[in-house]
Amino acid sequence: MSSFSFSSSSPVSKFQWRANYNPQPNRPIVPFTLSLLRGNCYSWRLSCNLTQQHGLDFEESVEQDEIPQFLDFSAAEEPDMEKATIDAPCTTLRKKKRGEESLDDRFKLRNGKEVFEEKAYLVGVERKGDGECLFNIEESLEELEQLADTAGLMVVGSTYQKLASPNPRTYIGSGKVSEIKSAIHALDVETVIFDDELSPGQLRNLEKAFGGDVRVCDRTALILDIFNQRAATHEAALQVALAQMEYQLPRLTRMWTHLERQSGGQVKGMGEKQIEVDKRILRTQIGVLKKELESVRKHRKQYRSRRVAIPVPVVSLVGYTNAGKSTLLNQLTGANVLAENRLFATLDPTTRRVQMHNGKEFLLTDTVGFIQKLPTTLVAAFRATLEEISESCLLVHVVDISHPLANQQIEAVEKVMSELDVSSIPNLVVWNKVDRVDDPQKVKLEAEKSGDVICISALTGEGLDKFCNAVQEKLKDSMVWVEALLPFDKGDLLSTIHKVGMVKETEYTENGTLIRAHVPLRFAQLLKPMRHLVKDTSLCKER
Ligand SMILES: Nc1nc2c(ncn2[C@@H]2O[C@H](COP(=O)(O)OP(=O)(O)OP(=O)(O)O)[C@@H](O)[C@H]2O)c(=O)[nH]1
Ligand SMILES: [Mg+2]
Repeated sequence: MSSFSFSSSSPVSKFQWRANYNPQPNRPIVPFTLSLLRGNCYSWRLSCNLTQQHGLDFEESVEQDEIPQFLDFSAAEEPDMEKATIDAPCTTLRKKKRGEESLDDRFKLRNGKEVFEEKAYLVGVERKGDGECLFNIEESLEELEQLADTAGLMVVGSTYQKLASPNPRTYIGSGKVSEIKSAIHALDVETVIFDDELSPGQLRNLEKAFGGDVRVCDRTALILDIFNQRAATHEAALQVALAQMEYQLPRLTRMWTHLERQSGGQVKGMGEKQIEVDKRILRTQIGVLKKELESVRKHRKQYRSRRVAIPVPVVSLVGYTNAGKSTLLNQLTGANVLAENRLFATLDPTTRRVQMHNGKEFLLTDTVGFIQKLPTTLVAAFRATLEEISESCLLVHVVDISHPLANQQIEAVEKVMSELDVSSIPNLVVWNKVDRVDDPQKVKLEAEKSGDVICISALTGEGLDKFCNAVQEKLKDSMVWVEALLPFDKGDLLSTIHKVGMVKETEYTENGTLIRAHVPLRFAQLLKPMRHLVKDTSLCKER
């Protein structure tokens, strides 16, 4: 093994590294790993570990600001170094290909809409001694990048800072603010996104510090933006609009500052007054939205109570975003719910009937995914949609077991579930995407050991029969034991019991069919008159 390092002034990020080994005459091509990248926007240091084989000699010395001849950064499409891993301990920047980008190229089609791909720069803070965080700062920033990508932004770089406590004025320290300002100029950044929720004051101060037309936003605003783009139903659109307005209200700042500029600063305070007017307008709009939302919810409740009249147990899929909930629903029911490798593909709940091979059935509901640092405003906004969850007989927690942060994601989901007060509903854990893990056998063994876990692949269909049986077993736990005498003209009820309940015994008597079964609670209530018949005819048996 031999290693070397060099420095350069070209901005470059770990995501954009595509290094090419430029073969020299009489030298075989040897794969090598880029192992370390340190630096800020103007200079960086790269170390490479080279497997020294075939008598290779890598003693080229590299001058400052010079890209070594055997590393060709312009050849970004070359796949040689696709898997190169580089740690970026502090700042990462993307290398742009000069003269290649036109404004037209930056209009991208997202969810059927054409959006301008703004250039974004990500900023995070790692709190020293903060044991509460499930994800470390790099993992959290990586997820933020995925969110930015889902929202249609182009991430050109990121940075983070370790702090004992955030700066009350600017969240980050003044040195970091200057560093980001330089990056903004160097990379034509249009939006700076912070990984944590910023206070209205911090937002204002940061926008002032960065100057120009740079937009500063935080994780919450970004998620709201995604939800806004994705809301497909009227209710979801209203919920998101309401959440966005409530988020904006204390943050109204820059919209009217142009009034002060236009009047040459002579009518100072004009912008301030306008902000007050604006806030009043926003408050009125919030009121209108709330009323509209209330009426939509009333309708949905009526619809749901109609569904409640059908005594089929409801099972809800919950889990981290991108875990595979919609894929599972599609696979089991043939539904055509959008399932894609993006965060928050699903916003609106979809319910479909699952028919098992043994004739049993249950309703399966797909819901909005959860995420770490899920803003409380959003949890509240989606509480109504999440009512579907709270009224289920069983919650199926879908986990992407192939994800490197599966354990942290499980914890984040459990945290949100306890916030939603649904921890008391029986639940079943499924480890999805077993087809993607390195050692499926080991994972399956682990699942078996932990008892209540089912391994599946929603994509290939592996383990789905086992999953349905486990659902059935779990549903049985939430059912009640009944003995009822069904008159012969109630044949339809009898077949429903067979579909939704677990029948233990049927006995044909001269007065009707005596049935002993576990049935959903709601159904047991429906059977009440027929349960009395059993007592009357003294056919009651010990369970
Ligand atoms: N390899 C593999 N990929 C899967 C599996 N299940 C889902 N996926 C993929 O994972 C991605 C996300 O799947 P979705 O079903 O949209 O995930 P979701 O949980 O509904 O995500 P949100 O709606 O964003 O919360 C898609 O690209 C799926 O094709 C699986 O079992 N194996
Ligand atoms: Mg989904």
